[in-house]
Amino acid sequence: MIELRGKAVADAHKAILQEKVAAVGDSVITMAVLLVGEDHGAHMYATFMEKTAKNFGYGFVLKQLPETATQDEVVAALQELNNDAAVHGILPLMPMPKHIDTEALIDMLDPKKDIDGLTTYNIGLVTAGKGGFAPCTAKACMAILNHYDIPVEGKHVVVIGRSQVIGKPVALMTLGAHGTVTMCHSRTPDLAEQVKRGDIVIAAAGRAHMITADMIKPGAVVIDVGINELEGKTVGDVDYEAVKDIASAITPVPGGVGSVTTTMMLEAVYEAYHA
Ligand SMILES: Nc1nc(=O)c2c([nH]1)NC[C@@H]1CN(c3ccc(C(=O)N[C@@H](CCC(=O)O)C(=O)O)cc3)C=[N+]21
Repeated sequence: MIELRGKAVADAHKAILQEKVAAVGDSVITMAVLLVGEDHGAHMYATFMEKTAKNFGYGFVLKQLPETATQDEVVAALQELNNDAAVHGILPLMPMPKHIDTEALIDMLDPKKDIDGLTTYNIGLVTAGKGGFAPCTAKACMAILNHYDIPVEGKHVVVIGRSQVIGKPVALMTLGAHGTVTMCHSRTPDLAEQVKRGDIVIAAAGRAHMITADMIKPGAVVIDVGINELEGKTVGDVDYEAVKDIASAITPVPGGVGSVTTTMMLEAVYEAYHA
């Protein structure tokens, strides 16, 4: 079993980007994170993104609002970032509190600053294969497969989860890489059977340890996108300890997809700066 560690992937990408960024100067290229409420994954991401961005020589702005923030307050915070010429990229972290209409909010995000590919405009470009910003977590999955020379062409890819930030885009990207793709979700009746057909399994449903060893075809490659809290620990959607003996390769959590996602974000911010 090969452990698909994210750090090697992140380091390879950072080495290439670092030179370009050095030519621009310290703390010029700037990203902002919009963090509303208490979600565990969102807070974790905000913390690591801040550290990663600052270490890399980027400017970083954290706009944090409490769980009780109103729609108007969140919209105002976003508008401020849209209008700030010193901010090149904006990352609104999901999920936001239930009373926030995130669809309406995202429609107000400047597509040129939409580094995580959330706007309808960028979704359209990505879906049509015409460039645009794609969600960084989906890009991270592809970067891991590329880095470890795992071909997608001719493979059966099973994606669990259909979210806009990961399930849908990673399905499109693996399809674009000539995979044969099955998308599963909470209403898939025969989940275990479907997952068992996967040469490559991408778990992005957001439920701790929902992918168990009996669902995995021996020798499959398993990409675990989940970031869940279980008994005070961060765990993935895959029961790593059981699945690792069956899979040919698997990403750990933490230390897998998440650590590459932040690097994909650095690349997107650089693109936004240059646009
Ligand atoms: N619009 C949007 N896009 C996202 O991609 C998105 C989001 N909202 N909301 C929250 C979740 C969560 N998420 C993480 C990304 C990286 C780490 C990360 O860097 N983790 C490291 C550090 C872990 C550790 O050392 O504890 C790792 O996995 O190795 C964590 C969590 C992105 N998400």
